[in-house]
Amino acid sequence: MTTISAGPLNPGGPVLLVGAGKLGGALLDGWLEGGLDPRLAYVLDPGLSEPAAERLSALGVTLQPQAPELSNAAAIVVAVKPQMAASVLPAVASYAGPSSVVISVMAGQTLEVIGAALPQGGAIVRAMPNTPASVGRGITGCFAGPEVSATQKALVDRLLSAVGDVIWVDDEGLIDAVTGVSGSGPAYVFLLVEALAKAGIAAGLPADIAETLARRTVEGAGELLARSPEPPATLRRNVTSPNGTTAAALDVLMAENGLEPLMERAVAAATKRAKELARPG
Ligand SMILES: NC(=O)C1=CN([C@@H]2O[C@H](COP(=O)(O)OP(=O)(O)OC[C@H]3O[C@@H](n4cnc5c(N)ncnc54)[C@H](OP(=O)(O)O)[C@@H]3O)[C@@H](O)[C@H]2O)C=CC1
Ligand SMILES: O=C(O)[C@@H]1CCC=N1
Repeated sequence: MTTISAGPLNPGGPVLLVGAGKLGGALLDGWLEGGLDPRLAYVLDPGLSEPAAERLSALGVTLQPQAPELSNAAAIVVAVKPQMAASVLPAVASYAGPSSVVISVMAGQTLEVIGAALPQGGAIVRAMPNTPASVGRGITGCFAGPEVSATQKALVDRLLSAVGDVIWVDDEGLIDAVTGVSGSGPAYVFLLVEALAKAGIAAGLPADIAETLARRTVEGAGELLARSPEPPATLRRNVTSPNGTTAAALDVLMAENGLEPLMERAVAAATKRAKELARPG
């Protein structure tokens, strides 16, 4: 496993994003924010909203390119729903040339399935980013297929490092667990904010105050975690006075049936679902 910090973005050729929805859009925003030359950015998404299309066109991004216009993309990022893979991948192939690398961010879709749907097979990376990529704070787990060259791997690394950190794993099966932890993980954190706010309301706070307190607490704790060299357990202990209020709450959250087994079940459910998505139908 290697961790590489974010750095300047130079893809060295055109980048085609197929599917500019929530995750694809987050990646594209992150790349443009991170200095990607918009003239190197291409978006294929027939469902793009008019405001989104206008914004991207104004920035200089090419929308709905035709294959002759773009026939040897340096990287093709496939960010459609996993269920769309079979119908989208054959079309994706027409934008690929001998040096193209296909980066699939689709949950569950295996290299075997993706490779079989690409007429020419070829260099494929499975990547699992998350939506904080849109603000340059993503974390992406990647697995490179056997046909990915060192140059292509470096390109994928540059592209994804532009929107956060990148971790390479050497076992494709681990990408499903990465999905369960960090791909889906931001949703767990946002749910925590919602739950904390609701608990504040139940404790008597007005809704707006409870929501602000919960949101700022998670933002602040995240920033502290980001800036501090201490492990999270130490940061937790720093809040916890002996026999104080935090200890009382943690007795509940750290009970035998508390957060830990709940989170384990949640991540296991996501990981299992990723494996199910690999199967057609
Ligand atoms: N959301 C997340 O946090 C994460 C998502 N992923 C993965 O990213 C992928 C996309 O997820 P998400 O962004 O949430 O989904 P979205 O539905 O938001 O995005 C998919 C986009 O693809 C478009 N699309 C549909 N058909 C085509 C086509 N034939 N050609 C090009 N584009 C098309 C959709 O348009 P329309 O809406 O009109 O159908 C939509 O804009 C999934 O495979 C998911 O597993 C991975 C990590 C995190
Ligand atoms: O919910 C999903 O299936 C996708 C994959 C990870 C985050 N969103």
